[in-house]
Amino acid sequence: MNRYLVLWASLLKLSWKQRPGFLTLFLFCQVLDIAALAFTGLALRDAIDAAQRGVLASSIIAATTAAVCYAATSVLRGVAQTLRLQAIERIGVAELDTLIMRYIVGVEGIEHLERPQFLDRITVLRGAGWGVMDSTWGVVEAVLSTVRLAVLLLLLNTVDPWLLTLLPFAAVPLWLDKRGQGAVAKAEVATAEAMRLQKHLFTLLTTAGPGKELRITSAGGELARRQTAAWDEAVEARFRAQLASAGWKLCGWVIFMLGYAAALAFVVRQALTAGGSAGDIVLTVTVATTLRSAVQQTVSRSAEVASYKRLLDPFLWLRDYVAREKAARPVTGVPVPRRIEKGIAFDRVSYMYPGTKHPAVDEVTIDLPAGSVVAVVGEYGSGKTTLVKLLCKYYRPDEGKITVDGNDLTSLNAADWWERLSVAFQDFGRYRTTFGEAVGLGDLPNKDDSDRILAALRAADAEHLPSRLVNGLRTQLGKEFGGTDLSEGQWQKTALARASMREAPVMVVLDEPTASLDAPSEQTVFETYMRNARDLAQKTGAVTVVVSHRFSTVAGADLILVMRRGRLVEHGSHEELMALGGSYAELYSIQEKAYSLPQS
Ligand SMILES: Nc1ncnc2c1ncn2[C@@H]1O[C@H](COP(=O)(O)OP(=O)(O)OP(=O)(O)O)[C@@H](O)[C@H]1O
Repeated sequence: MNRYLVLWASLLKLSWKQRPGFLTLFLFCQVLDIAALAFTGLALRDAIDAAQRGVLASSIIAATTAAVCYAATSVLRGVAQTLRLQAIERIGVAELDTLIMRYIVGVEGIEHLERPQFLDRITVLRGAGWGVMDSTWGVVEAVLSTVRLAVLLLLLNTVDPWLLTLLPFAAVPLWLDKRGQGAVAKAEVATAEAMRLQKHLFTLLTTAGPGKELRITSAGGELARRQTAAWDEAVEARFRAQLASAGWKLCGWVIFMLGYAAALAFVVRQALTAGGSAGDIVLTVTVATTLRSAVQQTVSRSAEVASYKRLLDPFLWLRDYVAREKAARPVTGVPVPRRIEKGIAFDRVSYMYPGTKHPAVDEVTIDLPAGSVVAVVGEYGSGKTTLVKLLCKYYRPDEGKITVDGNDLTSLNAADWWERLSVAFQDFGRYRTTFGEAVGLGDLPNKDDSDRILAALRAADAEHLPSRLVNGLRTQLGKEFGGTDLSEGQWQKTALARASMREAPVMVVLDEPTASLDAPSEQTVFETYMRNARDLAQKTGAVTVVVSHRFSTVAGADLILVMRRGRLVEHGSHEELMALGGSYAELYSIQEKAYSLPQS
């Protein structure tokens, strides 16, 4: 509970900082509303009693006060609601959603984007800023509703103290509702994976790319069946929890209504037999009627706040996770070199993905000399991508270390290191920006420099691409935004060009950079990158790492690493490996026969 209170206090402080006027006016309206509510009941009693005594002037003044106060309550509530919604909209969406996104992208590692149990929480948190901020203002409203309730009970106390026994009856629905909401929140977390699966399958079934394949394989029906099953599983579990929650709610209300009815009967009897006035009856009926909506508001607001646990828990988890990650990876003062003098070295490096049984990279020891072009080859799942992800500092080795000119990579500032890299991964981003930006984003400070963009496009053998697009570099990409869609190869070239934007990286990573390209394009791209690599070697001593399945691509590399089941089984130049006659030579010969590669 404490951590929720601390969170709400900090978010209230943020609200105060961002919109002090909104918060002040909101509180002012709410307090005035409570006062107006009390005065309405009291003034009504006075009006009736004065009329009964025959004091017309007092009766009219009291009746007018009651009418004004009553009208004021509805105006004040309307203003308070508008202020609340505006503040939540502006602070929740503008500040908190941005903060959540910063948390997600600011972590050095990428495990939180890959592990299912983390993904469940990240999924819940997408666009959750509104809800998190609403919970904070909801707490304020719940407190004010409780004060309103207390004021109403005090008014009843002026009629008869026995009426205060209504309070425990009002508390029962609160408690039972909380119980029900807890069950709903639990069911949502438990079914998040099924929900994610059904969304994923739905996207697969309704997008053009996989759709083409599904027509041929006829797997659409099976996937649709799985999607329905996942949907049914999630909805069924959530429905059951909601049903249970509604049951608890109903029990709570029945108990309250019994107390309410008994209290009303008691007051009417007192008023008729124990010398009570007609004003007392009117006050009691008025307050008791309002009491019902006040209890309902307190219960529903508190329940709403309790239901936000489903957002607050992942939010607090993410915040703690980011803090833990930052503490575990302190920003140290070791500067990232602008030029690599000796090279990058792996020293008995091992890494195992959490939840798996075998290391993806197993005791790899190798020197990647400064200025060299290094190719990583091997069968599917042999650890090539993991090796380059370790180089990119997305993961930390479980054992061993990677050094850059003798400095442990873990001690280098991650943001500085990333600023000196150029990378193109096989699962590259397809940015729905303008075409120029989709390339320019590879070097943020120069994202609008068209000369640089055109040079990057040349490096990716894509200089003709802008002329084929309706608006050249200014062409909007993505059909869903009224723009143009690119072919798979064009998207890949765009990603390659993006990776060529930086002019002085110290490491270039190309993970399967040409998988979607035709053979001549692949050849041209690779030749260009080899030339670039030589230029960069002169300029920054950059190490260029190319991951590829195609041996024709890598034969010209200075150093070839052959991976198998996470282990580095062979390394050397093409000639050395061919002379060795090991698995590289065997695989090369197979591809040579298949594609008629040039003789070594
Ligand atoms: N995020 C992940 N979580 C768990 N295991 C993973 C993850 N990514 C990869 N692996 C596993 O680690 C091993 C190495 O995967 P990696 O992607 O590095 O291989 P690869 O040689 O690049 O494969 P490919 O040629 O298919 O791209 C594989 O067994 C794979 O299943």
